[in-house]
Amino acid sequence: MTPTRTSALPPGPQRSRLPRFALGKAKDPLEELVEWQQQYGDIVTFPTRHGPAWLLSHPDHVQYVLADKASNYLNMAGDHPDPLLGRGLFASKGDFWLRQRRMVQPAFHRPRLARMVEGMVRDVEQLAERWARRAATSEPLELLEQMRGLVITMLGTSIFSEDVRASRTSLREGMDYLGHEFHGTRDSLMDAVRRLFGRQDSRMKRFLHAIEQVNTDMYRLIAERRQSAAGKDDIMTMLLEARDAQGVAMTDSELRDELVNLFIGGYESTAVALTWMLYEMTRHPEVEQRARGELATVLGGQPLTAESLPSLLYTRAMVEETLRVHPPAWAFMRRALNEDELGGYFVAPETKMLISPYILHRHPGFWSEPERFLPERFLPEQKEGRHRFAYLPFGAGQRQCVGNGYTVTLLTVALATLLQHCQWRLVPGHPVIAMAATTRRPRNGVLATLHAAPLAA
Ligand code: HEM
Repeated sequence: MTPTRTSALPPGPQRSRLPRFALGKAKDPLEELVEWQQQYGDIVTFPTRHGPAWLLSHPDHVQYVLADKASNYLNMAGDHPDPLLGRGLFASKGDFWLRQRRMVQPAFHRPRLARMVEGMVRDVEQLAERWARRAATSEPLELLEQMRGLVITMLGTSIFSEDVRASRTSLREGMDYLGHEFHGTRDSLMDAVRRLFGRQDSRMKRFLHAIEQVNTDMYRLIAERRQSAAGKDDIMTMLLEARDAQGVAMTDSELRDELVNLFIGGYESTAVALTWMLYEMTRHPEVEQRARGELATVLGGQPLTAESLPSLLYTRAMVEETLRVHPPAWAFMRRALNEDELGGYFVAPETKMLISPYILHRHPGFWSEPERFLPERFLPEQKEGRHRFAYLPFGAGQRQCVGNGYTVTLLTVALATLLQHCQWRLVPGHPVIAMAATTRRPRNGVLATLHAAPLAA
């Protein structure tokens, strides 16, 4: 497109609460974004601390920025190493990013995911056993905390073949702080880290301490594995064996960075997705019944395997619908490198583009009854013909989530296995209120009671 300077800025509000997102202070400000989209249309300008930004809500515009003209719309990775993310995938760019991406990506290829299923099932079964014991007491538990525990265990199994939750206390404590207590949006996380760096307050000290905790165990895990990789078939082995185009392997610090990026990218967002999924399941008995029916037919009471997984179409649809209604990564940013034109408006260099899966997933032009929770819309026949950029829980284009397929596998395994072993019900009177910080999650968690669950016939 040839830029035209004649068009005015897109319409939008004079004030916004958006900068406060970065500090996690806003309650559920995403409703404000929905209102903007309804009031001003598919491109909305809004003020931020760093100048005007645009909220893009039309899948065509999102496709343009993330894919068709991606070379002009960069993610927010900076020029200096980030104290938390180092030069890992989130924080790097250009040739170095491409080198790293090519080395990390094969660890998540489909045949490798299939080999991870058994370990995933085992981890969820262990939780289900603990839950079964708890069911007898009828004492409520908090699901988000439970899911955080489950996800760190599952990530540990897939990456290191080890339950790091139990064996590496320092890594777990550091990740707990960095994953969910330290607030920022996915892209302003890096900004927040930089702003914090250099300040001498207790928040900064706690932050640096958490990084140290994570580093200690990460470097220990790398050293142990370099000494003996005997028989391990996990992501760590893949990363150690990966070579770039020149045949060069990753250094310890590059490995540390990628491992931290995988944990930061995967820990909180996956735990949040699982929590919303369990929450929605309790609110829709008809969905639960249908999922249980599918599990009984496909698995017949046997544990899930890599072979049976593809047949769980409805369970997977339930996962995808949860990620539509509750995308944990509720927004990510791009910035324009050179001037351009988008939707008939002139794009000045440095304009920020906010892409919000939360908004896209509710666009009335692309989703019927967007507020209803309907897993059926993700059954194969109903998916056909949908705009590819109307559904983006994992982003799209070059920088799409590297853990995309892994996460959908993990969520499907977790849901199916938990359903096979138990039932959970919300504690009446405990309000479930969403807040948007690093992820969009239930502010005070979700309280539930557990019950032993016979599978539906
Ligand atoms: C429900 C869970 C998850 C969600 C919603 C999610 C979402 C996203 C999104 C939207 C992006 C792209 C951001 C952008 O374009 O600016 C991304 C990137 C990334 N994700 Fe995930 N993710 C999830 C799970 C995971 C897991 C389990 C891992 C690792 C095991 C992971 C690792 C990463 C990494 C390393 C990147 C950066 C990729 C790059 O820039 O090359 N994510 N994720």
